[in-house]
Amino acid sequence: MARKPFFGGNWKCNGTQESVDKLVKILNDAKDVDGSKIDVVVAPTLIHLAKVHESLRKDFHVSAQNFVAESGAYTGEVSVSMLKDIGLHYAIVGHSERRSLYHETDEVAAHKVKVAVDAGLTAIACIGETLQEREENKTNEVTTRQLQAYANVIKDWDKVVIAYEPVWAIGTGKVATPQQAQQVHADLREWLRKNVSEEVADKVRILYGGSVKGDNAEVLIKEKDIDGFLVGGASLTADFIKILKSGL
Ligand SMILES: O=C(CO)COP(=O)(O)O
Repeated sequence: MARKPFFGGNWKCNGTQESVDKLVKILNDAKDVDGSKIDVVVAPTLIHLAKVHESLRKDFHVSAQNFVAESGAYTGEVSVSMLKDIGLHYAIVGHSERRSLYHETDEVAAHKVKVAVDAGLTAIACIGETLQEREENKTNEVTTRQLQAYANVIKDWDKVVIAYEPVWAIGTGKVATPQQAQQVHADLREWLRKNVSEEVADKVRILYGGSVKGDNAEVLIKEKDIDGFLVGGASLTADFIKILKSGL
């Protein structure tokens, strides 16, 4: 089954009004990238979300980086209904930085996926092992445990994209080799085949994330089970356009 390539740009906690305007212009000017052929979704900070949503070309989309389940007495947070209210369709969930810095467990991440999907958003659900876990040969154990937590609550897999982001490759310049990434993606798809369904295993997009750049995107995306990328640092620059072109 042909899966539509998916490219996420996770801007993390970066940007000024000026740099964000420049970045949107770079995306809007990339006329040779056709958003009907690939899914392009960028995730600005909370403070830039509405502005980017308004100014970004309409064949590209905007995602939140985080949210809480309901509006109310949650100082400093934004709720899923607020994301819906401004017209967003995507949210990143379970990123390793949220897990390590804000102590989000598998269960917290899974609950957020459920909240996002129930609200009609598409969740970009992240998983990935640390360097120590990889060195202890626990990659499969850890990633399938994280995937199981999501699978426990997901009813509509059309509203989920999985992002495999090995923690040791995030922001380190140490990209997984195409073989390393493909192996994990194939194992995840096999897990979905056995534990969810053939159909879901065939259709769910599994993205790779971790030091993806214009120079390595083309070889990575040739791998059979790599359906796109979740990009951090390079999504803040024009290099992101080169990454997008690897999917065309
Ligand atoms: O964490 C990432 C995307 O969510 C990847 O970040 P880098 O592309 O900067 O390694």
